Amino acid sequence: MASLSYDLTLAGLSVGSAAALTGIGLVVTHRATGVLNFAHGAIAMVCAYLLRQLTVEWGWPLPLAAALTLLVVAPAIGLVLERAVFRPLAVLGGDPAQTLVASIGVFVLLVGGAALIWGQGARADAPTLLSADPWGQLAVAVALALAVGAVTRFTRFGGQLRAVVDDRRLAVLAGIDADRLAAAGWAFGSFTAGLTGVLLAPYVRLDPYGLPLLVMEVVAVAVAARMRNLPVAVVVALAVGVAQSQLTRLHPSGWGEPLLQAVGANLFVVALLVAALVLPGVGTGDALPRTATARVPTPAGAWIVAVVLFLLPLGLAGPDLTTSVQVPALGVILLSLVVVTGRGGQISLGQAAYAGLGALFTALLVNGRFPGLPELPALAALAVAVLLVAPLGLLTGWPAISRHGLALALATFAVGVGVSRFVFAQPYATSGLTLGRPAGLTGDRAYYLIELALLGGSLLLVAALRRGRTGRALAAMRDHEAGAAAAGVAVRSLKLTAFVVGAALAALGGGMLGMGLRAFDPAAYDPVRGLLWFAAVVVLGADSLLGALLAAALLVGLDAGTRGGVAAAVIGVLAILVGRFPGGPYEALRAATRGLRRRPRLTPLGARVRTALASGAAPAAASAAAPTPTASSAPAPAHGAGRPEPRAPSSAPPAPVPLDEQGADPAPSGTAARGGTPSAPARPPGGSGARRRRGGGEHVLAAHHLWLTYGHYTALRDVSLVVAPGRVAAVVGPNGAGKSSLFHCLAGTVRPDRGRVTFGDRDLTRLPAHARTRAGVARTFQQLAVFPTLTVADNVRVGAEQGRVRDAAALDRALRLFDLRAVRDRPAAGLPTGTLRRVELARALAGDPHVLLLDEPAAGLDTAEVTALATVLRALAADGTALLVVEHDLDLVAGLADTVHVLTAGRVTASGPAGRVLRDTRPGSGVR
Ligand SMILES: Nc1ncnc2c1ncn2[C@@H]1O[C@H](COP(=O)(O)OP(=O)(O)OP(=O)(O)O)[C@@H](O)[C@H]1O
Repeated sequence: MASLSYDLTLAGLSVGSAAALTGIGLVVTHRATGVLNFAHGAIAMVCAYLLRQLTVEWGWPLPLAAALTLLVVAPAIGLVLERAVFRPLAVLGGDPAQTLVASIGVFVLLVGGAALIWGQGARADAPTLLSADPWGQLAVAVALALAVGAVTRFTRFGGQLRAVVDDRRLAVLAGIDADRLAAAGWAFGSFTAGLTGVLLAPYVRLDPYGLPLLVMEVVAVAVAARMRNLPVAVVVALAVGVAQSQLTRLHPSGWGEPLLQAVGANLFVVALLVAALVLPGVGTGDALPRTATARVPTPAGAWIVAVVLFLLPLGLAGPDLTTSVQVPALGVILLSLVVVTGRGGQISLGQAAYAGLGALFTALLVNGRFPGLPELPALAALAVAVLLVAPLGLLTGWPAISRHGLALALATFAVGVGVSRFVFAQPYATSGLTLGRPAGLTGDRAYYLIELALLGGSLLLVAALRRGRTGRALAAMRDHEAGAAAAGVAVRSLKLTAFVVGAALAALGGGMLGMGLRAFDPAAYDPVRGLLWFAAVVVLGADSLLGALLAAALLVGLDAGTRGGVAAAVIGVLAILVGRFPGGPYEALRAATRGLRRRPRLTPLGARVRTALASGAAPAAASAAAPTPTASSAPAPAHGAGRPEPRAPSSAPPAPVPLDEQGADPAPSGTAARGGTPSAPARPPGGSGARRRRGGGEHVLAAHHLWLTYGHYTALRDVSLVVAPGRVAAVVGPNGAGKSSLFHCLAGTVRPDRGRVTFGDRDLTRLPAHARTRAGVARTFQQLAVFPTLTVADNVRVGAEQGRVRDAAALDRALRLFDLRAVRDRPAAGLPTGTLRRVELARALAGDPHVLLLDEPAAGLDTAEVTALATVLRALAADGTALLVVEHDLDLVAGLADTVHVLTAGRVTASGPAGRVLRDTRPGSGVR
């Protein structure tokens, strides 16, 4: 027994050493470049194939072949990847999502290339570089870890590496050549990948799909090491390797045996699931590269062409028709990615799992083997399978609530691999399963017609989803999650909905694919396919129905018409290239045609609102009546991305008013009280002239004794304040005083440690941000939080649809009030900052809030715009809205606020009428 245990330990150490090598490579590459290299396993596979080619096919001596493979080719692959793929992306800004898609592209390209060159079958004759006895491999892994540790700690190179890891920008400013370090990191990472591949190949199946996946399963080791700590990576790798090996000694009886066998054979997958789903996420960043979700201009007639192309196979026969049967099924699967990834902005590398489950459940139901359910006819089985798989979408939907970018990619990949290994690869679940087509429709042509109907239905469903309220909310969430929540979108449940709908569609497509193949084939739903599908949808326009159809046709057509692997190689190249065009290929196309369209000329908001108020007319009416351009208008603004609008001369600055006059005014706010044109009555934003909402106590927002700490630092100490209807309260204070922290507590993005936030007699303290918006407390952001891919009108519409009340007229009212009608159909991306601030305000107001929280609303605005903003805010307050402004611009505060609260080091040190507080506070207060 002891000797068995010893032998198993040795075997475990052998596996663990290979895993440790992978962990070392992934950690080093990540530390040097910030990239989690999804292609690591594919590089391992290519090197293993190359060594086999040199020795087995061409008869080279093993040492020479190994030296060439490991010391020349493997590092060269890394250098080429760094130079050709990842450095250009870093130059363009190093968007983590972009590099993720590119590394998946490299993975898919290498897998496809290997399948093309060496075929798709497994090879069992890979040469053995080191004997099965683990000591050699263990020595190599430990020596490499020690060497890397020594280099990092004791050499100048290592010091530079640490500097780059700490802060790449500062390191570059200090003269460090970050590119050289990145190149070294890539070369070393590829070398370890190659080493892993050639060491593993003789003991596992060497095939283009299997080996890369096997290597990537051990990514858990690097995640457990937080992508930094080499000793942890090595120890975890060895421990999991040995534990996996020892598990084979246990033989429980009954149902536990197959389960234990599955766990024993896949302990690294279990570790991956734990690392990706339980440990805090590594790396965040954007949901998806902007290029992936750029609005795709659909060429006229494209749909007609698509319909004709999809009808063409009806005229085919034989193998061509049999192959074509796969296209609609794959199209439905890819539509699931349009919902989850393209529209919802959630990276999902695990859709293959849902497709496979759809096929598996359909097969089990058709064969009467699904526990507790009767045998069903094919189409009924498919429908029930879709219903059963849909809730399983929560497997990836739940992690998505708190994960973004790389962390979400890993979590969804882990679920995909887990389902593949623990369900699809288990004989007890899948052995002997056939999957017939619906009775009477077994011929390819008849079945293809059924598929077309299902595809058509799915297209209509997704189109309706995208066009409607949910589709806009999904796009808003994709573009700016916090902004969406502030507009009232219930982000958590929306993410779950997206994954559930995605799982249902994938299951439908998977079931259709299974019926098309007339069997449940686990290989058709391999996790590598999940990566390929994801890359295909992203490169062909993630948020495009036609893109999904095109991707399906391309994937099936290329692989059928040519040698297997071409489709993967083509998609891989496209995925690598997709990040190379700033703004994406579609954006480039739009930019090229932009000059052809007439630019609407904008009239500064200030001029219109001032005219409106001076004449006593509602701004809306004035806006409609004002000639364009007005006498005071600036020339048509330049439309550079995010640039402030050119400064326009302020035609009628409000007369300065003595501060003590303001402070002495206890009355509800109104223009006259604060130095606006005394004769100008403020009008409600809706332009109705009669919609006054003078507040009652039920609309008072109050903070009661708020305390907030970050670790050991106390940011808020016993802060209380009241924001009353019809009044403007301002919070001022020096940098770091706690203004933003207070704002976050009121808006619901941070929960205070102690104290309460109430709205009337309702306690909001535990309410999330979107629920506060729906309760009537809306906010804007210091950093713009608009939705760039949506039009201006849709940005505002999201607020109108999700806010406190749903009012069909609110959209037009808000657009009119903020003078946005001329740009209503323009995408927000590329509009000037001043316009976007108005868009954000319009969005907040479209939900008809009682309270408006404004975080530095004047940031990025020119003088005229600030004046105009103040005028609008006064009008809102006069209409009964309660306003709270956190603002650095004390002139704006002086001209706007009724009450000022001064925060100093987390405490309210002064509070009262604006005039008095500002007069007492200003000189040498440090507030500015
Ligand atoms: N997430 C956080 N973790 C740790 N400390 C934080 C965090 N957020 C803020 N702080 C600290 O809390 C204090 C208050 O920060 P806060 O951003 O609320 O101040 P502020 O008045 O808004 O400053 P500014 O005017 O510069 O925006 C600061 O010392 C800040 O460094």
